[in-house]
Amino acid sequence: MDAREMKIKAADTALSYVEDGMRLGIGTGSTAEEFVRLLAERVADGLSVVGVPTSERTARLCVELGVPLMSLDELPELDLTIDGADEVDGKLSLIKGGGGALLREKIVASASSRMIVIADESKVVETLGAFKLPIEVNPFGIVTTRLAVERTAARLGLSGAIEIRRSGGSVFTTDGGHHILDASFGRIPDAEALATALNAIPGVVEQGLFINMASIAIIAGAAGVRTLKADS
Ligand SMILES: O=C[C@H](O)[C@H](O)[C@H](O)COP(=O)(O)O
Repeated sequence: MDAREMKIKAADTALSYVEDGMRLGIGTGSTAEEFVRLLAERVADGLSVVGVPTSERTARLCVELGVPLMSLDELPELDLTIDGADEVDGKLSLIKGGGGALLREKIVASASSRMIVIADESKVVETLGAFKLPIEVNPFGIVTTRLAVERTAARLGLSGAIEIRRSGGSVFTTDGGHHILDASFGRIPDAEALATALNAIPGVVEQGLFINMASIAIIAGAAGVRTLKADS
């Protein structure tokens, strides 16, 4: 099984958690897009769901494939969100935001009774932090905010390069009009403490640590699909 086949497998397994009439949060990224493609086939066959997309990119794909959408303001409480991740640990703490959608993803996941993560085996880690931690920041005072992130991390014993994300020759801008700092802290032993400390910095809009949000992770690997539960 190649990487794409694993993503499709995980997405297909997640589809079995989707019930008729559900209000669905729909994630962002290559794995979430496989889920959208499979969901669209089920919708074409008569499944009735309404989705709330976590990015403009996901919204465009849903519209193209005929998945009905509403905004989060129209549908402020959701039954289930299905989304990918950049890293997943054994407690189902996540790093997300590799695609820059972390703020909307976190708002949508928080509005949902349940969040299911879909990923291939390469995303599973013992301790979060090999993937650069995305931190969404307000463009105003970004250099000051970067310094504050550096000092805050240092107080927690963390260090490493903190880069302003660029894309196509210019600074990357999120759907919300913010920028992203990618922090190479390495191993993050206390993700909760780091999340709390980063959220207290005025220029930080949100950070990519998703703690106690996912209840299930569906992980596809060469040997098949396994399901991790938050309480196991
Ligand atoms: O901002 C993007 C999201 O958090 C994605 O869910 C995450 O980056 C995983 O994406 P992919 O499935 O493409 O690896």
